[in-house]
Amino acid sequence: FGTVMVHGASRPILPVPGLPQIRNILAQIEAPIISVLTERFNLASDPSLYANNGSKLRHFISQQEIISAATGRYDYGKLEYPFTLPLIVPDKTSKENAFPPGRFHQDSYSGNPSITSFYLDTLVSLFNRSTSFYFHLDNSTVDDDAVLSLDRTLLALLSHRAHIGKIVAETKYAANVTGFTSLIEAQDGAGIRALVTNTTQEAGVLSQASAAADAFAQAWVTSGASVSDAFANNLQNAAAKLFKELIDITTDIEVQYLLQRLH
Ligand SMILES: O=C(O)C(=O)C[C@]1(C(=O)O)C=C[C@@H](O)C=C1
Repeated sequence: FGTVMVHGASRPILPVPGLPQIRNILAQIEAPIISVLTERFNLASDPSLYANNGSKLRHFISQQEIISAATGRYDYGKLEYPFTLPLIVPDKTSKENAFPPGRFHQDSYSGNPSITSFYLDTLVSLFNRSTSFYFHLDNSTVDDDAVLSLDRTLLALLSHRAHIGKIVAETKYAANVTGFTSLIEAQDGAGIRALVTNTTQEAGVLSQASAAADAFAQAWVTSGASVSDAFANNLQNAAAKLFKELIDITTDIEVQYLLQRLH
């Protein structure tokens, strides 16, 4: 494994897993995402939280991210990237610091702006409960802190999932160095996108997300949660939109990673 110095700090040499293993990792994060989505779905929220391009949500996230950064959450190789803090410095290939195929190479791209836009523009409008599972003696149904905490948790999970695209990209590059190198040298993003796309795999991801949404909805209903008749369908619809977008953003992250792979 070993380490190398980058900008005065030492960075570990991190090999990436093979594609079947990474796909297992991606599969394992689906249930947690649908689980938080289900929980968030069943909270009442005040639309003004998301006004002004989500400024309240961003402020809420930025406070936690300072604490998270201090405990190493966004360190090199964690595949977790902050929404509100500066990004990690990208790697540079050199003679002394070679990045052979199969070794993780940090790039400068973050999918978080796309994830935030999708969240604010699409997902939030699908969350429209008027009641909440929190009970307040003053009869208030809204709990901004509880809502924003779930938003933040969900966004961090979505971001982590999408940024695993960086190691998907590395493992695909290692498996086809010649094919990718010419596309990278030509900075052919469309060609790279075509080469990383696997529609059979996408269909499997979407069907697993659908099964998870169904299972969580049924679990809430049979365990006695107070939910509307439309809940299961609405959750299903949101999960389908979410995972379609997530695959798109993951693919963007793969493409951007590869465009910078030889930097
Ligand atoms: O599993 C892959 O091959 C990936 O590139 C990941 C992923 C996904 O986001 O799940 C993204 C693009 C591919 O078209 C298929 C699936």
